Amino acid sequence: MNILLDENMPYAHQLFGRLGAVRSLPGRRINSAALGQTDALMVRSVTPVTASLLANSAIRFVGSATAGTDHVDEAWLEQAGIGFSAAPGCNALAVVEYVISALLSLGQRDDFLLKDRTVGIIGVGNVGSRLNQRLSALGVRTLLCDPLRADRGDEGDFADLATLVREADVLTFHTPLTDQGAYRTRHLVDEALLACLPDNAILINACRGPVVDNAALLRVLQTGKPLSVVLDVWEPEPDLCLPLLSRVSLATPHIAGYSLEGKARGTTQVYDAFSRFIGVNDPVALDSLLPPPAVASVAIRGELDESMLRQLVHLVYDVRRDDGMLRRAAAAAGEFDRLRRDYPVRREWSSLRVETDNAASAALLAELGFNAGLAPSR
Ligand SMILES: NC(=O)c1ccc[n+]([C@@H]2O[C@H](COP(=O)([O-])OP(=O)(O)OC[C@H]3O[C@@H](n4cnc5c(N)ncnc54)[C@H](O)[C@@H]3O)[C@@H](O)[C@H]2O)c1
Ligand SMILES: O=C(O)[C@H](O)[C@H](O)COP(=O)(O)O
Repeated sequence: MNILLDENMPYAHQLFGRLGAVRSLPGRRINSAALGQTDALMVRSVTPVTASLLANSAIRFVGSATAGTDHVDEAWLEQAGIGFSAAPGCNALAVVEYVISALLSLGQRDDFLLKDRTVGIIGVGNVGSRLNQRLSALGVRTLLCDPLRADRGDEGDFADLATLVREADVLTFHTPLTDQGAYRTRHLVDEALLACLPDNAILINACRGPVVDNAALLRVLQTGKPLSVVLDVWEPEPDLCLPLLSRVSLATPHIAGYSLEGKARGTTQVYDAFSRFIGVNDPVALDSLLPPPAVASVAIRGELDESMLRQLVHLVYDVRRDDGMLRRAAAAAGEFDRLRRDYPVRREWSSLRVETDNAASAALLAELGFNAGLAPSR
């Protein structure tokens, strides 16, 4: 069995090596000539998986260690009889932690408390629903927009996008990129929507670049409209529009989902799917792969306020580090992909043990996903 891997998949050599001969390549260099006699291909989001890549290949299975699948022609794979699995939800918590870090950073910069803001979440799937859960635990008012779920009759209070634009202080987008049908999301944020945003609104895009019309966003920011914009994803990638970069509040190179846990879960989810596909029963426990975190535990006292929460959140992950990294490197060719390839180890909140002497704080921290414990006060 010959297996070709995207090089940006932690633990993949170790795991897929149990099943066959493995080699890896940068995702953007995986093309039909590179496939040779490959039987199975494991990609990430930068490799378009289409008929032109696979039509004359021996590939029987494709895995994508990602939540998004807009780079994969799933209909073609199905009619070609090629197995496919993505990794739904693998990095949802990482994106949630990115968004909350961004909001706490902007709160510190602009002197507002997150709990006083209304956050509109567009796309209430794996990311959006977890974001809603954590923000609600923090006492933040949320408004939810997911017309597919609303039309399906899912439980929940769903509003339309126009209501969120009118009523929310923050709009954060967590939809797939789609081009067809009533729910299409390409340029969901267009010039007309941007014009309707109230002054001082916060706009976050951590899903796919083209969900926001980047040229329209630049034009609106150039008029001096007061908006705080957080962009993790760009239109197009890996090319960066430097004038846009200079006008956004936080800018990162498509790493919102790049916690070690998130990337490792992506690998293990496609490993488990491929194992099942070839009839091997060898499930992998994530915890058996992950190293201990650099910062393992911390003790706090008293009731948790927003400033203490910000310090805890940023002890684990601070989006401003990645913003600085991108701004320093952005002008040079190839840096967007290099920053992603060489991304430093980043852990999730669950990796931090927080001991507190306050029962309410312990309960809240546990609800937020920290490894919280109540310690007797001394
Ligand atoms: N920046 C990153 O690192 C990163 C990480 C993970 C996911 N993503 C992107 O974010 C997207 C969402 O991730 P997820 O794991 O929550 O996916 P998901 O499939 O679990 O959820 C997506 C939700 O969006 C909803 N939706 C679809 N069209 C919509 C529309 N027009 N308006 C409002 N809602 C709509 C769907 O009904 C679904 O509930 C992924 O498709 C991926 O492209 C980016
Ligand atoms: O869809 C996803 O899972 C994310 O966007 C993912 O983090 C993208 O990372 P990449 O596959 O480009 O390494």
